[in-house]
Amino acid sequence: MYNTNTMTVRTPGTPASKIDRATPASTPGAPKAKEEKIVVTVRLRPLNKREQAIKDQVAWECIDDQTIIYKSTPQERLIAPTTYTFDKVFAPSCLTETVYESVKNVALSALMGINATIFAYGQTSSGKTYTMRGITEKAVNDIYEHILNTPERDFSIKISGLEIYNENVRDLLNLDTGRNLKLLDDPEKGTVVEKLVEEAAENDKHLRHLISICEAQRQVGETALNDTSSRSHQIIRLTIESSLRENSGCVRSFVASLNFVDLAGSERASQTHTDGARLREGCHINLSLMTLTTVIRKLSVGKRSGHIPYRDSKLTRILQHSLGGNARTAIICTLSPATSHVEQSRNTLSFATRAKEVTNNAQVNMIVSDKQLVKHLQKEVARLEAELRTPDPSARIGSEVESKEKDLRIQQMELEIEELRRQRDLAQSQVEEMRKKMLEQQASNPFESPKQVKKCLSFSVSLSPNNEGKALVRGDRTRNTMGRQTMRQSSTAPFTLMHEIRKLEQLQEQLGEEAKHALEVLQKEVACHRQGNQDAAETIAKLQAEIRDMCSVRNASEDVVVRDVDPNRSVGANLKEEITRLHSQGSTIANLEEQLENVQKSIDKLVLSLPSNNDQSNNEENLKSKTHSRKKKMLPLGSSNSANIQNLIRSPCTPLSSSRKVLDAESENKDPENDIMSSDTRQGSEKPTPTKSEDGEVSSREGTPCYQRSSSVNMRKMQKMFQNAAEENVRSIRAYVTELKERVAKLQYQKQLLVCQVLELEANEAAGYDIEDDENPSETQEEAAVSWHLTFLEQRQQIIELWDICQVSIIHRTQFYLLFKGDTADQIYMEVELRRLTWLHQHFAELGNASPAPQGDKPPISLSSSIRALKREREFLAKRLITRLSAEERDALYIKWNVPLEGKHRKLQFVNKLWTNPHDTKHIQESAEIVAKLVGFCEGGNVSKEMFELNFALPSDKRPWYIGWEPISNLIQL
Ligand SMILES: Nc1ncnc2c1ncn2[C@@H]1O[C@H](COP(=O)(O)OP(=O)(O)OP(=O)(O)O)[C@@H](O)[C@H]1O
Repeated sequence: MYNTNTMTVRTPGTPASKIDRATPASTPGAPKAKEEKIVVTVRLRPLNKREQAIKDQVAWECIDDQTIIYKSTPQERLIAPTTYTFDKVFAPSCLTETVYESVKNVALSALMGINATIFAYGQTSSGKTYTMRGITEKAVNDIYEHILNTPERDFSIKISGLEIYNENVRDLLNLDTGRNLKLLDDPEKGTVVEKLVEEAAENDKHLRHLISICEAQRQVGETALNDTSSRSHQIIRLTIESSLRENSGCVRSFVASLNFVDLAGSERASQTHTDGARLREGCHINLSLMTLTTVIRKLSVGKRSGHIPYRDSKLTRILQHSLGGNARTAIICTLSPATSHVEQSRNTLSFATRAKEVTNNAQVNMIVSDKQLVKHLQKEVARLEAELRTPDPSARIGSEVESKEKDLRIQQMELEIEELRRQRDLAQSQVEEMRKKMLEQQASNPFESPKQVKKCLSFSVSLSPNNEGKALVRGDRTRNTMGRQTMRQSSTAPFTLMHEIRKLEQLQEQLGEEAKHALEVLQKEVACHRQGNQDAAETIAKLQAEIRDMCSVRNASEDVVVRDVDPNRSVGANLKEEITRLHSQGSTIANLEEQLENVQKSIDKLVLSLPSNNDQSNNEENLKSKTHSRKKKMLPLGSSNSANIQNLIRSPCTPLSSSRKVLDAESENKDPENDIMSSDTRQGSEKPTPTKSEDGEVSSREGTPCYQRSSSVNMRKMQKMFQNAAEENVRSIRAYVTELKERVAKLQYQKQLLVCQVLELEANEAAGYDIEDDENPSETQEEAAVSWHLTFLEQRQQIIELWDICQVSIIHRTQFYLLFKGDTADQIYMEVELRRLTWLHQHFAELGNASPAPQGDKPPISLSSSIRALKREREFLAKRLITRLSAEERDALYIKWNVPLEGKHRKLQFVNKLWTNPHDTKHIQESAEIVAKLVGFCEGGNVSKEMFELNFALPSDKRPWYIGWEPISNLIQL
């Protein structure tokens, strides 16, 4: 059976990336590169109808299976060679199947991790496409047959297809955007075709279908010699990866690419009677082929040949590995037998003769997981040490050089082991630190033990303290088992859950109260603006209607009876009831959310329609920033926000309260004579409310301090101040409503999370898992702290790996990574992130190759959309390198990250290296620090943990690099 784990993905890039990201091929146990000549065969086709029609003669004959001769006249024999020998030659009667047998070994070596390329070269209409189609078909058959006969390995096959047409690289699997793809130079991967789509093949049928798409998309035109002449060079690339199945205890993988290359005709333009478009094509075709010929010629001369001009054409750049590099290569040269094409056939044979001399250095591309590598190195060190301690007398005969090499290797290994030890010690000290912290916390808050928190929120594997070593390395095997693992085991206690549900309900209740209060204040505020313009009046009327609606929602929700948990009833009965009740209330929170949304829109409109709004733009900016900074100080999920309400909602229409700060700020540096309001403001808070009269004048009751001074003030200025203050009130309410909305959204989400846990609990109960038994009285709080820290480390590793698999935004990864460092309070966020990513991973796997349907006006989520978004994000970050880092800083980074200082696209090359190795802790830490610097994110700075969660859940968030994320409420689908 072939691999069923393969999810259908579309990823850009070339297969080299896979190798480069893993341990290089020079890993222990990997076979060395093997020198091997290119396999060159020649195929003679039968005379075609055209040739027969003009009574053309057969000029060539295959005299044995390696020799082809030209049936020449004695004179001709003097001027040109007439006999050519190759690895194989095929007479016109030979079937493609026979031709395939000669290149089969090359093709199938891709299954063993060796890159392979099969070319067809020859003049137009000589049978290149005819031959390559058959070869590809047969290779696909054999590949899948091999997979079937090799059950001990997991295989995955991906395909990409491109054509080089008029020196433009076009993606044959994505003609929409892949029309002129760029070639990038990657210092490690070589030439990379940017944005080339790669699709995973589900099975042989699917692979054939994808190949047929490539062929259908290829440029074809009519020439004098061929009605359906291929006008481009086509490369179909299969990337074959395989690894031994897990239970075999060895985690080595092979990865290799297999290229099927159907070149465009090698004829001269005059021969095909081309002009216009065909002539232009011919020029480009010949440019690429000329470079190919030069490259082959130079390579055939061997090492003396000096510079090899791979870069002179796109074809040779892309196929560089296959020409004298790390690949096995076979070339099938196709010939027309006709006398009229002798010259072209000779050219082809001369190319073939050169190609015979080219030597490649193919090697097995093996990936060994870091874990395995460490084990291997440790064994090797132990072996070498033992060898040194008890030297074998025969070994002494070995040269000194050999023993020096050994010493060097031992030193190297010791260094690596030292580094591993250091990392382990670091992790241990972190655990220790965490344990201490937890003990301190428990001392100060004995009611909230870490164990309680864990019981309440964690649904992943609970680790016993002596599992430490295991937990640290467990990340490796998590990809496939993660979903099952997290859902299977639960340590959630039912009563704690119900308690949590109650707490949420209280919070909901409280939010409702606050919303109601805010609306009352808003209602009064709105009343003060009645004398505004017509638009404002309409908005106000609408707003009031919405407020009434909201109040009725609130009243309805108040009708819900919240009963206490009955300790005498069974856990299952209680929980079932809880779920039913939560479901029945489901719409209440959603309604509240929706209503708040409407109110906010109306407030926005109201603010816009205020008469002085236009000339207030600067002021508005100030107010915005003030509102924002005030909002930041508030805790959106605090247990009670009554203090915030007081801060935000002042007495309606009272400049003395709400705009105090604004006015204070405005009055700074002002003439004290005109500074009445500031002096009033400072005097007390219980001032009478001034009102606006018909003519816009502001009046106040006689006898109040305000009135007594009014004669000496500039009334216009005062009126303006009142108006500003009123507007500020509305803005404050708007900010508050925004905050309420966020809190309601969070509440909604927390409720969903709890419901999930309750359901999970039920499932466990149904499966006969005794939840209460899970309570282990002997487990100390200290153990719980250590256990959480280990869980955290494991979860974080899982998250990092899933980020990588799901191609999640690296800005998101950075923020998350830097914010959540293992605090007990981080549990919910870790949990949420893991759930989202597990969902996303499953979603991508289920989606497979199908195009996701758009959901409303939201962009559909798919792996390819995430990849595209991530690409845009990397481009964005690359631009930021200029603005955020000095030239010296950039150069230092390029050097550190092995980006050539002189290379093109250095910035993008560098950014493309960030967050690419989920298994390297140092790499992750450094990537996060760099991205944080580029986006201006600092810990404890402009992103709080609470907002973090919401940022990714808001449906209105259209920032491109967040495509691929869905509101959590949609993900959980409750
Ligand atoms: N060995 C063969 N036996 C029978 N027919 C063949 C053979 N080789 C090629 N043909 C036929 O010759 C015609 C031209 O072949 P094909 O299109 O493969 O040529 P080509 O070299 O790819 O040409 P171009 O470079 O113009 O694309 C086709 O109709 C094909 O079916």
